[in-house]
Amino acid sequence: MGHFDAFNNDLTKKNTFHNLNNHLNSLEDDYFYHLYLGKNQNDLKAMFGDVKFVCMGGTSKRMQKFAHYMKDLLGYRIPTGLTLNDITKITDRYSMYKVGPVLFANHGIGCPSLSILLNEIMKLLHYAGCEDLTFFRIGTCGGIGVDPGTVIITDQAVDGLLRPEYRQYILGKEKIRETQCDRQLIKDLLKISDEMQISRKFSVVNGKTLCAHDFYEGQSRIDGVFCDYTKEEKLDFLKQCYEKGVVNMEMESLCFAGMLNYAKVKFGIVCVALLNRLENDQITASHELILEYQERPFEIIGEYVRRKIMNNEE
Ligand SMILES: O=P(O)(O)O[C@@H]1C[C@H](O)[C@@H](CO)O1
Ligand SMILES: O=c1cc[nH]c(=O)[nH]1
Repeated sequence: MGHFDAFNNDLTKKNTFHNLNNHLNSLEDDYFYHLYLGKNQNDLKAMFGDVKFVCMGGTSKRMQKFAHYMKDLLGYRIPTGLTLNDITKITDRYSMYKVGPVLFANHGIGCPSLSILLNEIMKLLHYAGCEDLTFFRIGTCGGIGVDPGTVIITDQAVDGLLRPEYRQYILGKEKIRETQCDRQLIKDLLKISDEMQISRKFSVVNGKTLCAHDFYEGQSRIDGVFCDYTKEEKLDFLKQCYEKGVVNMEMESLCFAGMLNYAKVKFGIVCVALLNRLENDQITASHELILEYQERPFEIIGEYVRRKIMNNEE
């Protein structure tokens, strides 16, 4: 009997996540410290049992904005005077919103912060008995060879050595998890962009995403506190990346792809470029323009989610 089967006594039940931790079965309680929610403290099935889509991105304001966008797109009403509830407002680590079957949460910056959120949300959704989940990361990034404002759908996340591998060090050993994104989902998102004639407003491209563990040296910037390479060496590396199909850099795609692939869950990563790294290191676009850029992925992912929900209701 495999690891996964051993966890589930009811083998007829569809499983949410593969490779789930066997030990969860024998925990009397499971408290998600960073969310202030828990298996025995909350009725997770009532709160989250209908979730089908999980949307994540760095900042809480972006996720709140996307939740409102989806509420309007799906035609859901909330009573006058009330606003969407931040389910995890008691903690200031993460914010979480829910609109029908769509859950929104901000993951902060970098793989460690994202990994904590994914651990706790995935366990929560498992206890809630959710099925057929799709996860999205809706982020910002530095584009490579693309105009600022371009929306980039990740094909595959790569590390700083351009390897499509998410590395975890567990009990003194290296574990590698693969980082290819769902090919059908990428096709679906590109098709939706075409059908919506998004290119009249902004470009949408797909390619590899370099996931760095910092914003400065890790992303070949020359404006960090340290830099022992020349501007020419920086450009040389960025051009090499571009030639190998890397079109953007950010800081979470490896963990997002690595963990969700391991759990065999469908996921997509869609980020907007705030600048073209072949031209600049500093982000100088106005605050208003950055806010407008950040909402561009909403249109594509929003429409994907809307169609899935509508098809299911028919
Ligand atoms: O989703 P966000 O906009 O946080 O993604 C990128 C990668 C880092 O988290 C952050 C760096 O500015 O932006
Ligand atoms: O250049 C950028 C812009 C946003 N986020 C990043 O990680 N890098």
